Amino acid sequence: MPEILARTVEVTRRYGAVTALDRVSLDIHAGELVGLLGPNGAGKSTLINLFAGLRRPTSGAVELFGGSPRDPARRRGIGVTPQETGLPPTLRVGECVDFVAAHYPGALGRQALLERFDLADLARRQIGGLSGGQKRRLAVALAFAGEPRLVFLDEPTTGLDVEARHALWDGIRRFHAAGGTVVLTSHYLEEIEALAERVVVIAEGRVLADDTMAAVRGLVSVHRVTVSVPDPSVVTGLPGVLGVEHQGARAHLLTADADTLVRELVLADVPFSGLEVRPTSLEEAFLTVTAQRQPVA
Ligand SMILES: Nc1ncnc2c1ncn2[C@@H]1O[C@H](COP(=O)(O)OP(=O)(O)OP(=O)(O)O)[C@@H](O)[C@H]1O
Repeated sequence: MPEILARTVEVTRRYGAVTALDRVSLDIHAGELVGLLGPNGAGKSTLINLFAGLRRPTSGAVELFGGSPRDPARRRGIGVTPQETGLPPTLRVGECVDFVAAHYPGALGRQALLERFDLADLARRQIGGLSGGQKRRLAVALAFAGEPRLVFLDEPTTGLDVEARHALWDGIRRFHAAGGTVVLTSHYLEEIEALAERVVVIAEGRVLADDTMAAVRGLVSVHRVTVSVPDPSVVTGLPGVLGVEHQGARAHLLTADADTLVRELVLADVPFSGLEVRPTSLEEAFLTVTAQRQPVA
């Protein structure tokens, strides 16, 4: 097994009455590209802040490179882009890169970093004059300035257009291909699917799944069975239906077992037409599964 670069052991983090993380145990191995996936408020940012030494756990242990994440020497081995960053508006892009790089002994040169993230044309521009997307690309690039072994990116491409997002993905992939380790959170399922090999699904502070992308897909393999029915009420109450959406005469039924549901439709003599069965996107499957876990009011 490759070296463990970061780990949490039975970590709980509370903010007053809110339990943001509940007994989370996770190992991040060298060379992994891990996607943290979960709805708003799941605890993803809290987990990153614990790994980065910005917060302490209420109970349990957090390790970075085998020691405390609060140790500055260990923290020099990581790069972090938080969800929101405030960059000094009067600095030029190149100056900002130099400023961050100066904190690390083996930093990547300004030019190399800017080229890796397709920012070289902006080197002389003042940060205050950059677009939101350009600032975000710079904030993500800065996590890589110190040639870290391990990078934490909290929603790296939120607010970016498709082209900028793909440019960032390329930069992240190149770092990973050269042996770098990445932990990223994203609300874009597409992003997790495009980048991550391992997916950790978090909801309400707990790890629901921790596996390969293919296995997590299997775990949440929800299908959408769509039929046209004269009366929407005829499809309610069928066994194995996780959720129903109505769109005019079309009823979309979410189920983990499409074959059985179709048999049930026939057995119940439901007068349906236009049957369609298709796999859901990971996003739909994931939302269905996490919704099932929420306590019933
Ligand atoms: N500083 C804080 N004070 C009080 N509560 C907090 C604080 N930080 C986080 N929380 C709460 O802890 C829970 C987890 O928050 P966290 O930001 O870790 O979730 P997240 O998965 O990153 O969410 P999002 O996807 O919306 O960024 C939420 O209920 C949040 O309101």
